[in-house]
Amino acid sequence: MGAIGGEKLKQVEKEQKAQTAGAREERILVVVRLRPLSDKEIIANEVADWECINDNTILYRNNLREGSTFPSAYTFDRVFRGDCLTKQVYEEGAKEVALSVVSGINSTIFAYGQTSSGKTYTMTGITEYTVADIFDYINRHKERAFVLKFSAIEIYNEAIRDLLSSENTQLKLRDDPERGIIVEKVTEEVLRDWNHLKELLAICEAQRKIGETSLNERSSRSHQIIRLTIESSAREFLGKENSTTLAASVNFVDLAGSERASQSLSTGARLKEGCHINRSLLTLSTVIRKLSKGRQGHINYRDSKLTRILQPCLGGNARTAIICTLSPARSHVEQTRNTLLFACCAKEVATKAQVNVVMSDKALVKHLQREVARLESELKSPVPPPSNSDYAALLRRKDLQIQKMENDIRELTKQRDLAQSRVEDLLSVIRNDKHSGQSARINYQPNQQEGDAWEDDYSASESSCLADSNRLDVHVGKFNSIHCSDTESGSNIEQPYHQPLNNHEDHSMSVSGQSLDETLGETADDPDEYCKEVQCIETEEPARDYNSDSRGLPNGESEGTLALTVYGDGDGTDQEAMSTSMNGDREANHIQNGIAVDSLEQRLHHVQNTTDSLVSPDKSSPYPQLADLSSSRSLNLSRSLSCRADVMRGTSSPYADRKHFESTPPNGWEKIFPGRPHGYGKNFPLLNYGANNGVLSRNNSQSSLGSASIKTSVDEDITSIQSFVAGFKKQLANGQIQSTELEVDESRKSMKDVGLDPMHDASSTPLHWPQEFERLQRAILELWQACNVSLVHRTYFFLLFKGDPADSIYMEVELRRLTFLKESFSEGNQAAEDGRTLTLASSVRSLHREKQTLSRLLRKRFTEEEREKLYKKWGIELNSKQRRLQLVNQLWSNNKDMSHVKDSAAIVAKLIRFVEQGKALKEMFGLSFTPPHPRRRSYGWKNSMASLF
Ligand SMILES: Nc1ncnc2c1ncn2[C@@H]1O[C@H](COP(=O)(O)OP(=O)(O)OP(=O)(O)O)[C@@H](O)[C@H]1O
Repeated sequence: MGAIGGEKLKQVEKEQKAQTAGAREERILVVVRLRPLSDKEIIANEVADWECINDNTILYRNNLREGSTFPSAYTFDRVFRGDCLTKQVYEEGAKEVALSVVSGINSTIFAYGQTSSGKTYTMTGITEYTVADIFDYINRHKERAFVLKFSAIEIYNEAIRDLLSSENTQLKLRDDPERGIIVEKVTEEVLRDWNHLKELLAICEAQRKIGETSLNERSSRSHQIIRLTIESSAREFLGKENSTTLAASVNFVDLAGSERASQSLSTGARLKEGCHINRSLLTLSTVIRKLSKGRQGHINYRDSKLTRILQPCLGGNARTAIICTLSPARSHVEQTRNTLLFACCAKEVATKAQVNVVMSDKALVKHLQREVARLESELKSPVPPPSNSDYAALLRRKDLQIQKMENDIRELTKQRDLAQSRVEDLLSVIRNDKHSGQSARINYQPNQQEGDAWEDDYSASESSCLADSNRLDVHVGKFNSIHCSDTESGSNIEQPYHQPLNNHEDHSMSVSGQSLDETLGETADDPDEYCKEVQCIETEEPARDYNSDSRGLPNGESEGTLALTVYGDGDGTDQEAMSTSMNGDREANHIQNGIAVDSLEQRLHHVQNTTDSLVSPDKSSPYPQLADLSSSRSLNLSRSLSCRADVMRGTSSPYADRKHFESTPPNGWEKIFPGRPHGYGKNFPLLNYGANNGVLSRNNSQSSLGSASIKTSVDEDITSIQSFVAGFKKQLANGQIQSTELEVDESRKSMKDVGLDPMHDASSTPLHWPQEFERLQRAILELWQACNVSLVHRTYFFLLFKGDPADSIYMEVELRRLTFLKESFSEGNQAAEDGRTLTLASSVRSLHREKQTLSRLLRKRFTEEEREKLYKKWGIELNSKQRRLQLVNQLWSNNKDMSHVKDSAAIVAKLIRFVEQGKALKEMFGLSFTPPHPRRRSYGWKNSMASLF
């Protein structure tokens, strides 16, 4: 280390900066020193079980160790046999680390081991050898001025004492922002020479608490820390403005030894000391253990004074060496092992030492002046600002971003409002269902004997399902929770939570593989159980990507849905709960709008169907008959359990099970139809539109809305549906569409005839078609409204499909189209395949244009008298302006009121001169399985409307 100044100083600063920045991580050096057997131990005929077999490995040699689970060999940076001198231990195990201090790097050497293992013996030597070498270094570097400061403390019974002070006052620790932990008011002696050191060490020895135990006549009862601080500066620059100082400390830590009271035979004060010693050593080993695992989590340095003081040495800015001292005696094997375990952990701990430079005030000022100059020059030649065109482009981008976000907000708000209104509808459906379910039960007159038995149980359970919507909801929740709690219940019906939704086959089979009794029997009557399971979902799956995960959830539902269902109470608060949930983040809104409401509707429908199937002793029902249930051991189980069974099984109707439908999200594959996911087609009844076209009248139709376009208003197409139909046809051609029924329900194996047209096959007629029709119709009505579908289209569809079971396919297709459309809207602008873009806004505009056209037709098709009658009926002031438009605006505006819907349809039908044209017209809404002809695209509603007007 030579004198530095001027340009050299800059260089040193640079190096120091580099050194500081590049502070290297290195592991603590761990060495082991085995002492020889003491005289006492030899007299006691102790055996030395430990042996250093080479420079790095210590071995436990005990013939009696059969069956021991402890390792017998331990490897460290260095191990020293009992006959090694302390000088060697110093030279090979501590010197390098200890002497880092002269280079401005903090260092610590400490001895750890059980009582009487030789810590003090070792550390005394290490301290002296180090200081001797430091003096030697100083003598060899006359060009630098050194200042050595000596301080010593002990931690006795968790109190810090100054070993250089005769006062017995307790010292305090303080966190210094610059220097870290410091011991306040500790005496610091400037070391003059070797003799001075010896003098000070003697004082420390005299002051240190030492006591006699059975293991050690002079047992150290405190932790001793001797600190030597070295500051050095180049003599050449002393007192000059450019002088800097290197400052670092080396700590010599002689820990008190861990001891067993039984072995050290401590009592009274010794016992108390032993407790303090052990406790602080335990904290030290805990800190070391945690640090050895990579500093994750909280490190409890503050749990003891020892670890607080040693904190920089254990994981901070210091180089550290630990000398673990061991007794070879067999009687100490346990303590020796503990020490070795500590040593094993310690060797995994890394520190990050760096050079500590202290600048003189003048040097600091100069350094800062240079820094200011550098910054000023940077300011004078700033980085050129972006050009105006760059700014303009940036602004444009930002504007677009803002615009897009505003659109998103609007869309989401609309969706939320829509979803809320649908929730209201659903709640009213629940209430209606309650009434209808109850009245159905009253009408049911089963066989008296069986019926009585069943009736009793059923009566009780029915109330739990129908009259108590809480209960109803809870059961739906149970269904969901099953999917995450399978391992606990051990039931084979459960599907993994991430079961792909499209795999209906698996799902259905696993359910149907279980008897209804079992299915019912699994459901406990304890609502808390459900709550627990629900919480399981909520806590285990807190943050899912709903866009993708909604597909992965059972039943295509989200946690949001689940929460709504479980915690709602079926009356006004249901809605409140849902609304609350809906007012969550945008993602949640998306889920609720896009999925949750549909899912809820679906669940309600399932429950309703189950209710119906149980109430009506329908022979064709795939579910066990009520009479069968009466003999079941689950006879007393509630009907709500059946609801669950139903939910799990699917429904009797191929159309009723919207779970299947929803499990294939409508957005995505309709646009780019890669082929139907496995199981998708199982929602459909058996179809054979291939070679046997002749079987189906509609197959021959050349006029197909499906092949042409979907109309959302008079003059808007959604040609994406072509993809849907194309995909559908492709599946049909590939024979992939098969019956879900076959897989869901054993009782319907008669439907194995793949290719049987459902319209001509009694077995495939939905079991509860009237109810199913009503449900589909309601759903379609709502979707028409939501998608601003043309009033003419609504009228045609409504008048053509009045509930004939053969209409089911058209209903289903319409529902799918609309669902797809709604999804498309909810995702913002959707480019149709022919390049046209349809948005919610454009559909509103088109609907507006259609209404104006219809209002003009009002004058043509209705006499003045008829119109006045209509105005009166529809509450329009006779002297008000734009009465016709007012009337048209009211048409199809209330999809909840069927008489309103019928009246609207009748008026529009008259306006457009709707003529019943038999099935041919129906084809317009159905499926054309001939390849779509490009020109046929023009055969949309626009043309057909034109011809009709
Ligand atoms: N390597 C060694 N060679 C010879 N004797 C040793 C060695 N190590 C320790 N001793 C002797 O063993 C006895 C106990 O040593 P020492 O006091 O250093 O143990 P200790 O670990 O500091 O004990 P405590 O924790 O109780 O203070 C002393 O008499 C010491 O001289």
